[in-house]
Amino acid sequence: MNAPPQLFVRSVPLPDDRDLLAHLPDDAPLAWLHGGSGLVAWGEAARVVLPARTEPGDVQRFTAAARWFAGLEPQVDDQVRRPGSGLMAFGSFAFDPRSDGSTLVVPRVAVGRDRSGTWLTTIGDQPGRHPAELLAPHAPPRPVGPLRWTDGARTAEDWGTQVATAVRRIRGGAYDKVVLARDRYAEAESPIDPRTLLARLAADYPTCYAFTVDGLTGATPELLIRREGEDLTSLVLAGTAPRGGTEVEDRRLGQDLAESAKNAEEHRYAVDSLRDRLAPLCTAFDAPDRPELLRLANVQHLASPVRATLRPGASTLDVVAAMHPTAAVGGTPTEAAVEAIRGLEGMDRGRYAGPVGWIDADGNGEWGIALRCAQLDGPRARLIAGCGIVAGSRPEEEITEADAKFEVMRAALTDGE
Ligand SMILES: C=C(O[C@@H]1C=C(C(=O)O)C=C[C@H]1O)C(=O)O
Repeated sequence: MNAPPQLFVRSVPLPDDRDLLAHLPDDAPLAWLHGGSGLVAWGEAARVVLPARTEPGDVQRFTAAARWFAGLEPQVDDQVRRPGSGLMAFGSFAFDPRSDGSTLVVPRVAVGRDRSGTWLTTIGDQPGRHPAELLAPHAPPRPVGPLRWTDGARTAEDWGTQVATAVRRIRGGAYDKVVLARDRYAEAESPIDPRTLLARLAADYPTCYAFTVDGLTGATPELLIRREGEDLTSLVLAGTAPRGGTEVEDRRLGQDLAESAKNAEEHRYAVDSLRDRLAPLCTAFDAPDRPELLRLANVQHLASPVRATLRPGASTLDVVAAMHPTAAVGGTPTEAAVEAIRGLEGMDRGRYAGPVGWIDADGNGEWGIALRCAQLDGPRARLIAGCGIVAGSRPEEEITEADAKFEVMRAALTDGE
C-alpha cells in the first residue's frame, strides 16, 4: 500500500438540475444513482487495492480499506456539508476473501445530488485548482451494438444439476440455505460504454441503486446499509416470484409469494442473520414482523426494511464487514454455505454479490449488494445471477428465476428495447 498523497478537497453548491449522468465522461466513470439522486464521479485522486487472502471468513479487505481511508487526512473546504460532500470514495469488494479486485477509489471530481440540491466536489493534490477535465465536453453515450452470447462456467442445465446437489445436501443436514449463481458472457464489437447501461438501468429500475465501479455495472434492489449520522437502514431481500402478464396474475403471484412457506423460510434466514450480525455494533434493531412485497420490472421480492442505531465507535466499513455475506447472497450457516458455493459454482464470483457503494469522511454512505450486474471489460460483459436454495427448491424453477434476474442486464445491454 503506497503512502496516501496529501489531498485538497473542495465542495461547492452547483446550480444545475441536469441529469447526473450528463456530467459523466466515458473513461472509468463511477456512479451510484437512486431515483434521480446520488453521486457520479470520475478521475482518480487516490486508490487502494486490497489483495486476496486465503483465511476463511477474512474481513481484512474491509478493515484495511477503512484504515487507509481514515488515514487520508486531507485539507477540506466543504461548503455543502451533506452526506457525500467533502472527501468521499467509491468502493467495491470481492464476494470471497480469496478473490482479487476489492478497492476504494477517491475520485478527482464528483457531482452529488440529494433532496436539498446539487454540489460539486473536486479532489486534487494542489489547493484551489480545478482539474481540466471538468470543463471538457463529453461525447454522448454510445449504443452497445450487436452482441454474441455464450455460457460461462456452466450451462443452465449443468447449473440445475448443481442446484439438485445442493438440495440433497440441505436435506442431508449439511447446511440450511445456499445461494448458487451462474455466469454468462455477452461480447460486443466495440468497448461497452457503462453510461449507456446506467441510463437504461436508472430509467427501468428507479427504485433500485444503479452503480458502476471499476466496470462492475448494475442496478441492485438490495441496500446492505445506508448510514446517515448514527442511523442505519437496510433492505433485506430474499424470496422471489415472477411478475404476472396481467394485473390479476401479478397479484396472484405476489400473494403466493407472501404465503409460501419455502420463501418465508428463505427470508427468515436473511433477517435473522442480519439481526445477529448487527447486534454487537448497534443499540436498536427494528424489522417488520412480516416482509413487504417489492415489485420490480422483472421480478417481485419479499422485502424487510430494517432500521438500527450505530453504537459509538463503530465504523461504517465495520458494519459492512460484519454484514457480508448476508444469507441473501451466501447462505446459512455462512461458512458452510460459502464453502459449498466454491465447490458447486465452479467459478470465481469476483465482485458479484459483494458490497458496492460509497463512503464519506464522516462515515456516511450507502452500500448495496452487487446484484443484477455485469463486469465490463472492453467489449465483454460477464453477467452473474443467482438464487437462494433451500430444502424445497426445484432446479427448473431456480433456472427460470436466475433467467429473470439476468434479464436486468440483458435488457440494459440491448439497444432499442
Ligand atoms: C442472488 C441474487 O439475488 C438474491 C436472491 C434472492 C432470492 O433467492 O430470492 C432475492 C434477492 C437477492 O437477495 C441475484 O440477483 O443474483
